Amino acid sequence: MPVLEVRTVALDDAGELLEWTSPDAPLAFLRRGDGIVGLGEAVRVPAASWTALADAALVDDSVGMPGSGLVAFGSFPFRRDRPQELVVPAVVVGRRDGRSWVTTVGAAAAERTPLGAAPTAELSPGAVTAAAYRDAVAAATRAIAAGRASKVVLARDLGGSIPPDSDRRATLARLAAAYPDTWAFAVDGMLGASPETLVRVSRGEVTARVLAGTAAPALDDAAPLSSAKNRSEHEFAVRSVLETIAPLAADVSHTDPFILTLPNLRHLATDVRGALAPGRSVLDLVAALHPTAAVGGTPTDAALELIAELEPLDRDRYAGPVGWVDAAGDGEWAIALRCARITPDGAVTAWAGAGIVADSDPDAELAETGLKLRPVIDALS
Ligand SMILES: C=C(O[C@@H]1C=C(C(=O)O)C=C[C@H]1O)C(=O)O
Repeated sequence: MPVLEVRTVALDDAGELLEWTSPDAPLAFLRRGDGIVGLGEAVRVPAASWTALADAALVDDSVGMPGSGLVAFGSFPFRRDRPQELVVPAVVVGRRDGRSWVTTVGAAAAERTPLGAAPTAELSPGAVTAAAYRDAVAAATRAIAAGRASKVVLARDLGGSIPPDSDRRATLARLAAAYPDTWAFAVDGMLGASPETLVRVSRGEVTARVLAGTAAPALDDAAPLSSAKNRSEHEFAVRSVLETIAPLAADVSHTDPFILTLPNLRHLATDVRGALAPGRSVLDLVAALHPTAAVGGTPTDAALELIAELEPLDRDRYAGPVGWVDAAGDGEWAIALRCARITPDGAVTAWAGAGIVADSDPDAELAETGLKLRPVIDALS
């Protein structure tokens, strides 16, 4: 395990944080323009080695904010049998509550470059066409009727390409501007604007936001969201989160479901909070919670089996956890949704899924995934 020498100092206002990360391989986790961005790579480790790396590090942090000191970013695969890696950037620049800072590892130096032009791409159906998606939804409702699961989340994909030297930060900036109430993230080529917090830990306080149940935007009509289908979908998701965090947190409480309105659609949402159990970290919660019913289904194992059967695509890191962790085990993690993977050669893959229950309608679910693909399509047009 390398011994990292990490130093955080205060910075006058950092300005546009994305200028402090790189155009071709941005690292960012932002909300309303605040958060952290990273430049370069000091070290990359398996997630399981994080505590050992953090315990060995020499950290001089005169700022003491969430996201200052030693941090690592991660974008984990949807599939739990694939490796989970954390990247410690050589430089991190952050801002929160009006305070900015810069963290350097070893002799690295911060560098700022203005954002370039946003690339455009025409996206077209990938491994799962519209017709194939409808068929898969119908097959899922039959499997549910046969008692194999209560809910399964099925996704489809779009593909395209951008010039390899495009400024990916500009794409992320467009996503963040259009969806200000989301987590704007970029890690290892995955970038998006996720409305869904998987879990956050800040000085021992755990918070999570469960989303499930979706309707198109409407001026003032809450009716579709309170349908029996949406409510049961939402209940599955909330119950699975509460059961999962029970062994890892005390004093767990939750709000009543409320409506979260985004520019492209509305979701039923429930906020959960609790106190982290001693000796645990945000990574323990991430490991326990993923995949939630919101992206897998219920019961989890049966739903994952159905996904493997009915969804002929590789989710890669779509619907996986994305976020950051610090040396104390605090951190912020979202679910990688409303996102795309952009590879170094400019290949773009975007995914979106929907929760299928007994009475799901294939056309409606196809339309719902269309709404969920909108953020990425618009950011690239
Ligand atoms: C699976 C996605 O979204 C998830 C599924 C939802 C649903 O089925 O209603 C709602 C929000 C997310 O939890 C996606 O955006 O791809």
